[in-house]
Amino acid sequence: MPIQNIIESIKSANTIDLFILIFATCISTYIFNFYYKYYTRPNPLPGPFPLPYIGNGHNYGDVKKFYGQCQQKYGDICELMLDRRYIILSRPDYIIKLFAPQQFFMRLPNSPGTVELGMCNHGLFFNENYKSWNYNKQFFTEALSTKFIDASIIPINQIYEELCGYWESLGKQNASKKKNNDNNNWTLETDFSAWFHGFTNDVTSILSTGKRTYSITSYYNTLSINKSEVPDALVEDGNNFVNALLKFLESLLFFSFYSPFTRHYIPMFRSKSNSYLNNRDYLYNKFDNIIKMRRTEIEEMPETRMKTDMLTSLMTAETIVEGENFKPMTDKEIRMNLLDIFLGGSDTTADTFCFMTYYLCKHPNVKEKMLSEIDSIIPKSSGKFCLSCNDLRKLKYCEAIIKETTRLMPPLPFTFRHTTSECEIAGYKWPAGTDFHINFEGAQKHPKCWDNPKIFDPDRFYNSDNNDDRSAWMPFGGGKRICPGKNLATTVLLLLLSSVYKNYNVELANEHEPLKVHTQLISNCTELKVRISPRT
Ligand code: HEM
Repeated sequence: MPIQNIIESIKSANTIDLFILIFATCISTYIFNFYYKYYTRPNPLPGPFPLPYIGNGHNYGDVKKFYGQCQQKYGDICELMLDRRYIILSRPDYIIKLFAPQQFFMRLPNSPGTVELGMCNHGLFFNENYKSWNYNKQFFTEALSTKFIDASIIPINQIYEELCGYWESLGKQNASKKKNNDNNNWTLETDFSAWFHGFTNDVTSILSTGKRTYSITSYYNTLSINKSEVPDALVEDGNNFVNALLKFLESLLFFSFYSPFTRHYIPMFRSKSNSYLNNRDYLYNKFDNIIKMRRTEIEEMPETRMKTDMLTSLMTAETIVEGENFKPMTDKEIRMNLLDIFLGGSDTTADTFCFMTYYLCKHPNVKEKMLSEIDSIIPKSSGKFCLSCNDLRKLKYCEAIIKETTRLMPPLPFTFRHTTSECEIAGYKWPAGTDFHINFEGAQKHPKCWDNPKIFDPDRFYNSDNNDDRSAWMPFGGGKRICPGKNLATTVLLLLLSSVYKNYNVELANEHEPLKVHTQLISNCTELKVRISPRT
């Protein structure tokens, strides 16, 4: 009898054999179970074949490229296995349903990793508790009001003025090296990616906390023979803070991807995990100190309440939440909202500016048209650093350039939605608990919605007489969870576009080099070498 034979051989096996047998049985049961679930899943869709334990983790790599390949190979709806099953949507009409204003609140259920980082159910981005999210959203909306954006133009202009000073200083150092006596006729070859990531760090920091990170100063100091007058200690402090933010962003991926067991018990992963946790503590501590100092300032000098940074607004806003009495925001909530602003607002804006620069240099006709708009609305005779929001709102062609750039190169290439009740999407019925990946780039280049979808053509957002379906433009997401920083980001980008191009000639240092982009959570322009000179 075969079963009797098996029992006999188990009885006579030694401990090691028994251990191997139990181990092999567990593995085979896991694999059997994995593929049983895979082959009996509801609405089976095409997608890369998953492996037990890692799913399609080995295929994932550069997210933007991966989505593009999936869409090309498997179509506008396909599936992917990571820690669980995800449905990838790349067609606007499938996605728009998930952006319905009253539905689909949840982005991603909390994971043990994001809980351990202290992100879950605080602030906005990782907040999946509707009541708590709604409370924060009201403060956030108040802090980012039109009045705030209008006032923020002054500090943004000031940082831009400082940036111009650094360029001029470096350009003149170059000119004197080349023994060029006409100091105003300088040219500078430099990396826009480094400058504008620094610029948006500084802008985000001053608008959110009222303090500088001195990122552009720090970059200037690495390039120049003469150092800036800002004390080294301040520059270093700002640098440490920005590096901690970058490391925190990296840790979000690490903590989402690896299981608690791997992070806590496998030595190599444990030391990395501990280093990320120390970094988290350093960063949270930094934010907490900034918040404490501001509270003291407000108590001791009530006129500080008039400050226009978001931190002060978050502290002093009087928000009534869904019929409840006013509850001021706790320091922890304020900290997580500030963190959201830094993580969501800085790199996305810098990368968009770099992508715009690349497209403008590649399309001189678009650049010409843009310059004639800028020169007609902001005459050359007007000062360099005095643009107002009223000026910026008139720049309709510049706005179309921003839209077209974020259509072709959305800086956040994807978002998620998690369903909490049964629904119908893309012609299939889905049970509650289904996870969708929304592939912005796929939707924004879909031939069903755009004529010549791969061509950079801002006129599609400027002229109304075309067949493009603008509802398929969604780089800021949609529905309840739409990006709350959309207007601020657009204002900063308009200011940069008009100020930089009004005052400088900008061309690519190497015309034949492709755009350098790496995508993990954000599509990051890793380097953009340009040549700039004053525009006469
Ligand atoms: C070009 C610049 C930006 C782009 C392309 C962008 C894009 C996005 C996208 C795609 C989402 C997800 C939306 C969804 O799931 O439907 C998002 C969410 C978010 N963004 Fe932005 N963003 C930008 C700038 C900013 C700025 C300047 C801030 C802050 C001042 C900001 C703060 C946030 C926050 C807090 C969320 C989470 C909202 C929530 O979960 O309710 N973003 N952004």
